[in-house]
Amino acid sequence: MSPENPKPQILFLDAYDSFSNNITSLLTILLSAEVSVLPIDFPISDSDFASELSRYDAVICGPGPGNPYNQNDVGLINRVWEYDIPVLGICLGFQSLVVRFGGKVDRVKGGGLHGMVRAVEFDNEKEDIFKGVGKYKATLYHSLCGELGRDNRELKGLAWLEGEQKLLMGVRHEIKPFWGVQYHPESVCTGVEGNKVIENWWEEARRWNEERGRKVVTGEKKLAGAATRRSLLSLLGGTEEEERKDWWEEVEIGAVLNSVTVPLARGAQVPDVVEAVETEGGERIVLDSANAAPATSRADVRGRYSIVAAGLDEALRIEHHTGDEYAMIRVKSGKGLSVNLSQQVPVARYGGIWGLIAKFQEARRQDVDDGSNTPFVGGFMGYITYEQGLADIGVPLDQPRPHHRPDVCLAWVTKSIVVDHLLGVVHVQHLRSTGSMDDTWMEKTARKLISLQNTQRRPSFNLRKDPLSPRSRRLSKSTSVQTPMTKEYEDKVRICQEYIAAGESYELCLTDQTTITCAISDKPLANANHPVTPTQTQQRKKRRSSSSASLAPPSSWSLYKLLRTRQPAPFASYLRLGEATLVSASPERFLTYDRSGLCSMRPMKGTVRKSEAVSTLEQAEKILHVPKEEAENLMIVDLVRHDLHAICGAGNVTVPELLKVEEYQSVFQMITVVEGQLPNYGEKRGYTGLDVLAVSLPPGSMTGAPKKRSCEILKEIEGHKERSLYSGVVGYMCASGRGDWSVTIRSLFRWDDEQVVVDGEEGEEKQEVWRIGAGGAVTILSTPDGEREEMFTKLAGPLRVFGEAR
Ligand SMILES: C=C(O[C@@H]1C=C(C(=O)O)C=C[C@H]1O)C(=O)O
Ligand SMILES: NC(=O)CC[C@H](N)C(=O)O
Repeated sequence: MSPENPKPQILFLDAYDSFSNNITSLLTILLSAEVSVLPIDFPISDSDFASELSRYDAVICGPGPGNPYNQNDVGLINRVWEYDIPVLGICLGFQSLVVRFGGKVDRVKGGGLHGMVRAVEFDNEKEDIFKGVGKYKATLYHSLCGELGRDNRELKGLAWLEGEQKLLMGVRHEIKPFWGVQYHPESVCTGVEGNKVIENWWEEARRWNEERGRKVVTGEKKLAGAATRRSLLSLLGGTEEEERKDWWEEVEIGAVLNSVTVPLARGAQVPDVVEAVETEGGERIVLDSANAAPATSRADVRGRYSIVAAGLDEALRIEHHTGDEYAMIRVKSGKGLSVNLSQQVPVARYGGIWGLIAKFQEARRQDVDDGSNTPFVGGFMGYITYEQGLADIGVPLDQPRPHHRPDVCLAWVTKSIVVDHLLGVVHVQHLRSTGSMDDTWMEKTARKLISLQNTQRRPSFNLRKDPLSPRSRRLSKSTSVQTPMTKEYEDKVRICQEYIAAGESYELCLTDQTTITCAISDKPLANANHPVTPTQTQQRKKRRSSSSASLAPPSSWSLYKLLRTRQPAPFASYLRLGEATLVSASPERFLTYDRSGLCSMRPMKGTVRKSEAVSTLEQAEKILHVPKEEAENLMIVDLVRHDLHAICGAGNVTVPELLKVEEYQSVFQMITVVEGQLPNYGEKRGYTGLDVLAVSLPPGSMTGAPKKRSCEILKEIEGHKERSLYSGVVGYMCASGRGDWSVTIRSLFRWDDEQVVVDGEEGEEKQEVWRIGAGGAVTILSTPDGEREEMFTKLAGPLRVFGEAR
């Protein structure tokens, strides 16, 4: 510390862990420190590293995947021990310290203690970092552990794990200013007494510097960066008033909200509303709180609103294929005429695809009163794939990719219908730009919705009238289903556990895909971006097929209607957008943000199938409140806190609900709510919910922790198959700043360009390909058959519905 720099200056060496931002937040708050971050693979010479270190009072070396003997895993951490500067190593950092000064690091018995919360034992009378600290439990995230060896004269053990396995939990160097802890002080489940250890360490570090007259060099630019990201908008060059050059930059600028509210017809469900106003066969986005009706489910989460996009054929669309240097901006039609405008826009101009989207949205921002009863007045609706998320965290995709589909597809929706299930009303809304000629849509739509009231209500899904009648079941002979192989899946679980035992990952969300090929259900879209040509055509052996032209298979919309009644879910959705069709019964919210900048994430981890033996919440709680399941959830909670901290910054993330069990139609799930407040929300060029979305994909509950290394490992184990829409997100970002995104799970999807050719009775026949992804988190305590069963449980819902439909 120096007079010019009253705040402690701390350097954090980041080993690409998914908990790093939680540590920097803890240090910033607890020590009122200024924390700067340098990744462990930052290329830097010894002399530059020495100069960089001179700018700090102390260093913290972070946790991370891998092991301390592998130089690539520890990088700069292994080099810091050569300098005279106070250091605290955490987990991997601790292990590096042990190895550097004569100790050994080996695997712990049983393969790892990830997410376990255990009591730490120490002598709190002796002078050192544990002095005066009361008893506490700490979260562990390690598979490896340090041992000092009998004649180690350099390091001294300070703390151990209570119980049989007396694993080393804390050390210090006898002479040098180096300390280390094996546990994770920043975890939400580490007791607050643990904070005293950090404060004591800082006191020791400060004293060491003072005694030696070591002063921080000030006034020179640090190579390390800030702990939080800058906002997407602040990274954009140019001014707001900058001349708009391209046609698309003018689209829907200065629009004004018009809306009319009508009562929701009694007994009408979201599909009835959709069918009353839109004709089938076109593009469609329906974000459906499918369990809103009290009778459908006892799940705790019940969405209040459902949002339907209208007039999609005229909506501007931003599409981006991950790996391309450009985004496609398209408008298919306008004022009732086909225009087919499209333009390739280089994303580098905006710092990437998220910058482009942020800028587009900011120019169309609507100020809506926070007390407003509509979550969405217009704005982006669409999907983002898992692969876009991979690219965002620096996991390269295999090239060449087997297709050229959009990984980000967002439509700027200006006509929308919002169902408020709580108040029993429907808002018909039009965000009308000045040039718009269409002033009758709202009235016409409202009239249709009112007349819905007068029509005889029938259940939203009627097996007799819908094309899913028993007659059409004959089609099932031409449908083929390929589920994952039982043994192969179990082997993959074992491989995951081998990676975990080696310290490479703490938890891996293993998944696989089921493919279904069947007769083509949806008519091709008029004005499709790409003609429907089978790109993945395969010839199959001639086999009997009973398909008949007169028996049309059920459309994806019919399939959706059946799924939403069989598996009512708070985040259900139906999308037919461009080449993608998605039929989803997702129970999992990824991220929502409101008009005051409050962001909330809801990771779900821990699943138990409903059965006769487990039919009540109390029974499920007994099964899920066990160390294995809680650890699974906790790891993702700490990961999600890290993702939120990256934008919300130190001290702005809380966990209002931890490890809560909820009931759904066929499963019980354990969830946690993590919240973050965007700092200085509403400031010009400040943060928006999009910043959080962009930094936290792919959803941590679908990857495991640490995210990056886990995704790399999963890519190998899952055989380099793209997960595509599955494990991605679907949702909206309102022009008013609000947004809500669900994790795409418990769903079926298909792409128009994926077709196979089979030999039917009447010659060659094209078939479409549906995919269902399913999986679960593998930890060291998982059993291969338990994981296999969990995957099949999750697969069963959508698959059964498909079976019923065909
Ligand atoms: C992987 C899936 O689900 C994810 C994994 C869960 C788990 O491991 O318990 C729970 C919810 C999802 O985050 C899936 O549904 O396919
Ligand atoms: N959290 C960590 O730093 C883990 C360190 C090491 N990879 C282990 O598993 O033991």
